[in-house]
Amino acid sequence: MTPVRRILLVDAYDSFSNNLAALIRLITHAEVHTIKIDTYTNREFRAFLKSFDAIVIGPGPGTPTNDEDVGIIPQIYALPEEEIIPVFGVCLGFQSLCLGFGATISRLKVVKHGQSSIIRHQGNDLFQNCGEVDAIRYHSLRAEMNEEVLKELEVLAVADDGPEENGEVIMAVKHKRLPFWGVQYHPESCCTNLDGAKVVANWWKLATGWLNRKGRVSEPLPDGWVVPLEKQNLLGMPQPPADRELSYRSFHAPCLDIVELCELLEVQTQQQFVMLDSSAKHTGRYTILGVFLPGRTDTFTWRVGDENMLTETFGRPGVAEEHVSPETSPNGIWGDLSAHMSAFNTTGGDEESPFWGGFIGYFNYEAGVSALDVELSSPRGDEKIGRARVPDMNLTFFHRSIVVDNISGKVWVQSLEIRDEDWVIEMTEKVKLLAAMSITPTTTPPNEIVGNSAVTLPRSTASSGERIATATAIVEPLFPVSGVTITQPGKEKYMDNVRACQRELAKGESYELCLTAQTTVDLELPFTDDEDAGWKIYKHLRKRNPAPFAGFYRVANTTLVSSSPERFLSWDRHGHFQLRPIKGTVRKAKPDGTTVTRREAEEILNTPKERAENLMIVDLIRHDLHGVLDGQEDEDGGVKVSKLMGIEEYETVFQLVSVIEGRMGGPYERRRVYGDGCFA
Ligand SMILES: C=C(O[C@@H]1C=C(C(=O)O)C=C[C@H]1O)C(=O)O
Ligand SMILES: NC(=O)CC[C@H](N)C(=O)O
Repeated sequence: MTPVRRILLVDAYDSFSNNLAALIRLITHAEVHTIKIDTYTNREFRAFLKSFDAIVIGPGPGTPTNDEDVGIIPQIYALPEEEIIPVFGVCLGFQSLCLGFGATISRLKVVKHGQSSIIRHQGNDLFQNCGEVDAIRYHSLRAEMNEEVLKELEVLAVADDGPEENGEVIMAVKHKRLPFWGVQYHPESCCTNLDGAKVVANWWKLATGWLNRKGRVSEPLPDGWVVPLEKQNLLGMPQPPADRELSYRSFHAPCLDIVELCELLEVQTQQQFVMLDSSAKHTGRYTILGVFLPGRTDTFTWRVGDENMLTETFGRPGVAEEHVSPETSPNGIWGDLSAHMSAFNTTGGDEESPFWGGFIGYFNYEAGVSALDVELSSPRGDEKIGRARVPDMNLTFFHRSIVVDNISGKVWVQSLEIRDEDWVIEMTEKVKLLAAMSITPTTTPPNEIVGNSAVTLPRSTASSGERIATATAIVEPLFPVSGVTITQPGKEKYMDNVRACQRELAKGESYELCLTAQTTVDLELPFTDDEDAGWKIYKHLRKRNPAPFAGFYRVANTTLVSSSPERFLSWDRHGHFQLRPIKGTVRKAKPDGTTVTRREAEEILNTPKERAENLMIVDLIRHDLHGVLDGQEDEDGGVKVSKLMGIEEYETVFQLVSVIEGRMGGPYERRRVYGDGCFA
């Protein structure tokens, strides 16, 4: 019986290493165990190496000449002969191999991140039976070899960047005597072609051939070793049995107007109001409204670094503090929030409804970064302007909710609350009555909805230009223009930041940096005192820029108005997930008042720079999802790029959009919690 082979992936804290692990599993059917470059000392590493058959050294930021960037890697290429096992180095792993045998590492004149190249090879060794290799490169550095080095290392492939850029760049090598191979490009990128990925299969054939000739058989894993597949999987967490039945009514109301529905729920007077809104019949579909229940609806607020999470109950004065220090909450706020949700496992809802009740709110960028143990720069944003810092997390848990399907016109009135049937019935009648008074259909019949690729704008026969003219026509200003102060980022400071980013990219410290800056709009009194201000702004925005992933959140003295064309993540109770990253934006309105045509937008967006930015995010998202799946991909790998760089038209912009989706495979029970993780 063929022994189960074990491969050790040494990860240099890269953004694509989980994709590499998934590719290796798919091709070799070996167990793949990932460690970081600094998880173990050299002695510890050599002690358990006997349990493995081969090593893959992954890509990573930094340079192989900096010990901190490579950790244990140089020791792998310098193992005593009797401890050596086959090694495959990718990008930084490849550069470390070259450096280890005397090559020099230098900067590319023109960096290559997210760019494809034709790789010239001889069809031998790693490239046995390979046709044309069209591969994605993510590197700022290169390996160069003199005659002395070429006595030990054989060049297997190069890329010709041309004399005006980098000239001929080495893309693959093998050691002439030891079982070491490496490639500079990324075989695991979704845009490297099959022949480019085939080098992994060829490497594995060469490596197992070497193992068989040596008669090498790996030992069992050491006691206490954590097998990656047994790691606590985010989605596999045991859920307590559902202990409540959802109470709901559903009906069709094709004329229901969302703005009117919000005003029925007293958005103008209610101090608190929460809605996730799809105000355009694009990729979004549902509008989800949380309905506050006095004495029951809790809002959880937290700022990075605080040891307490604050809880405010609607209709009750005062704020409770919930300690979330590492002692009381080993998983920090994330564990507490998960525990709160698990207490509401629910069955009996309509499977068509995407949300049965639960948390609605936001985490900002800093809240996400804090989970990565990365030091945040402070003071940030508002603090720099001397304002109270907006919470980094605001989440409200809704027992009562109303969901509207903006395409079919179906409406659900729902409650997780026990014995809340009377409210469900009463609210259903109110919404039906409201819909009955509206005569203008607000839904888009399914047959007008074209597949995601050719997105249908809201029901309008006007041309794009006419729609823009309407949307941007000088309408009655929302507030006296004199009362507005707009503070934009300083140009020089911003350009300094751009140059700093370019320096980091040139050093090989990062593949892609998304530089954002804050623009503040200050409204002078009395406008900002008007409770209704946020709602007026949202209605105005909704009319001028209908967007599939919009939102209005006014809770705990924070108002968030959103009108986004971009879906970060949707995930349903059957484990299906979808992300729709955007990188590539073309504003439709031109300075001269005309509008950009689709053809012009395509010319701008189908350029190496725009496509590279989009590809890097697609590969990054694949990496993140493979990390969650952690080898529990179902038979087809669990993560698919169902659309790569499609151009979608929205009200005021053209966007370059990719779609990554799939299903969580493995021992994944259907989460019958309260609905989906719907993240706009
Ligand atoms: C991060 C932002 O924009 C991101 C970058 C985009 C682009 O490069 O076209 C588009 C949407 C966002 O993913 C932002 O607007 O703050
Ligand atoms: N993807 C990588 O491993 C990059 C290696 C190195 N940081 C470079 O930029 O060349």
